[in-house]
Amino acid sequence: MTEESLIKNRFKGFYFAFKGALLLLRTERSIQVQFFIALLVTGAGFYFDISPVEWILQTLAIGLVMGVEGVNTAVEKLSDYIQPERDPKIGFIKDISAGAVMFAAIAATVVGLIIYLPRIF
Ligand SMILES: Nc1ncnc2c1ncn2[C@@H]1O[C@H](COP(=O)(O)OP(=O)(O)OP(=O)(O)O)[C@@H](O)[C@H]1O
Repeated sequence: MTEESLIKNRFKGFYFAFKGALLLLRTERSIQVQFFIALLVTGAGFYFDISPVEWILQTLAIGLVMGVEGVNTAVEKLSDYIQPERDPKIGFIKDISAGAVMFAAIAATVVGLIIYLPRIF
């Protein structure tokens, strides 16, 4: 593969990823809710003038939750595609995929509480 087509493939990959992120934001309720919360906490970050380290942790928490939620959505779509009927194995796969989102959400909630609780109370 030439260097030029390698670079072209990189750009193509980035384009597909960007398209996928927009698709998630446009079509998935859970991602829309998380994006709204991300906007709210970003506003809170400016309002409470949080530190650079707190911005880093908050940004990582937002990326973690939305990223894992996006992968969970893909698992749900793939599950429904390969098995449209009720199937306990599919139920298990969907449940553990949702469980992964919960780990990320709990971590993000803890980060949020540590940053904002002392500023509010
Ligand atoms: N095909 C299936 N077979 C068995 N259990 C399922 C199946 N689809 C969903 N479930 C169960 O329902 C839970 C929620 O799944 P999911 O978020 O895909 O919603 P849904 O039940 O398919 O309904 P909807 O897509 O309308 O929200 C899963 O975690 C799983 O426990």
